[in-house]
Amino acid sequence: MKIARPGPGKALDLLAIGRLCIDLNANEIHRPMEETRSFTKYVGGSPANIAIAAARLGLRTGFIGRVSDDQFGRFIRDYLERERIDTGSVVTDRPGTVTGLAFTEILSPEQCSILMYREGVADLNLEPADVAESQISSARALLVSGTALARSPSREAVFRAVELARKHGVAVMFDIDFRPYTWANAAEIYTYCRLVAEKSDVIFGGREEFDLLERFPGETAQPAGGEDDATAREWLERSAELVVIKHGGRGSKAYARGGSVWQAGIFPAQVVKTFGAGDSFAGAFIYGLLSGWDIPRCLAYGSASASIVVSSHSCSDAMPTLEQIEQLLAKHQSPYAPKS
Ligand SMILES: Nc1ncnc2c1ncn2[C@@H]1O[C@H](COP(=O)(O)OP(=O)(O)OP(=O)(O)O)[C@@H](O)[C@H]1O
Ligand SMILES: O=C(O)C[C@@H](O)[C@H](O)C(=O)CO
Repeated sequence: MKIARPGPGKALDLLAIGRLCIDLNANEIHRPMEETRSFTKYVGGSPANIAIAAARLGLRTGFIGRVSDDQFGRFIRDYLERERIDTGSVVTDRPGTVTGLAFTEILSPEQCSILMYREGVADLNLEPADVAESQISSARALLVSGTALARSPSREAVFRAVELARKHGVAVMFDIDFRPYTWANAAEIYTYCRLVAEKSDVIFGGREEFDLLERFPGETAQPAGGEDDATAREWLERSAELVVIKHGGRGSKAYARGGSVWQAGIFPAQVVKTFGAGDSFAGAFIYGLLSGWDIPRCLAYGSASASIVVSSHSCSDAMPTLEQIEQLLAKHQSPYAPKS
């Protein structure tokens, strides 16, 4: 598989592009936001979380994005640097723009919601000129977040990054990462996410996210019929080598070009909140892929990583080390636990 190629001479394993934000997670859990008095601040934004997960597992990781010229922007940059993530392509935006905020409400382990403040955010000001060809070509894989396609100029910057990745044989990994905030309408989601999905080597999404890419708004008939096998066929017929469909607490499925299909369950957790599951899953899954592992092992590590993060208060801070994932695999007597 092209994605698992070692890439001699490459300085980075994974380069992520998209939003760098702040999560403000409610401290008083099991209470509505209206009654929440205090929050803990963490670095957030789905691609940031995935990059942090990957770096913590040992991938050489970099980021292309824009942060606000204020305390929040500096907090994010410092955090990435402490995680040894290359911030050479993290640009400080012009003064006056802000960092996106995600306030999380944890009503119960099953009922979580996110209130996003996304007006005037620095991350969507990413410009094509911020995307350096030399940096893209230095990576083995480019991770694209779908939300970065919501507005210009970030949209054009992502298309430029994807174009350069394809030119240099860098694997394009697309996380649909649908967030309703910031998109103008469903036709734009359909149009721009499809354009990237059809150029991607690996696509990650939930069932509802794939549905957004497969049915033009207003159309009743859906080519893929909202069904996983048909979704996989739709994208594997294009550039994708691998399609990963996440089903929350019901696990996940991976489809490879050539017809192989794998299904994975979850590792039961004492769930604090459900958000962050997808990012931790993707970070560990990508780690496995870039380590040349088989897909069932990537799924097991992704699921174990997600189980750890849903049992924690944060997303980024809780991204596990390899040792933590392997301890969990051993506890559950997973066949993928390392032999002692
Ligand atoms: N309650 C849970 N307990 C254990 N593992 C879980 C749970 N929920 C999700 N997972 C694991 O995380 C993976 C991804 O979850 P999910 O489908 O919710 O992703 P997502 O919608 O992208 O998440 P996010 O809320 O971060 O956007 C699942 O396939 C599963 O392996
Ligand atoms: O993706 C975001 O902008 C918010 C995340 O950081 C948040 O923690 C989450 O929802 C992870 O899935």
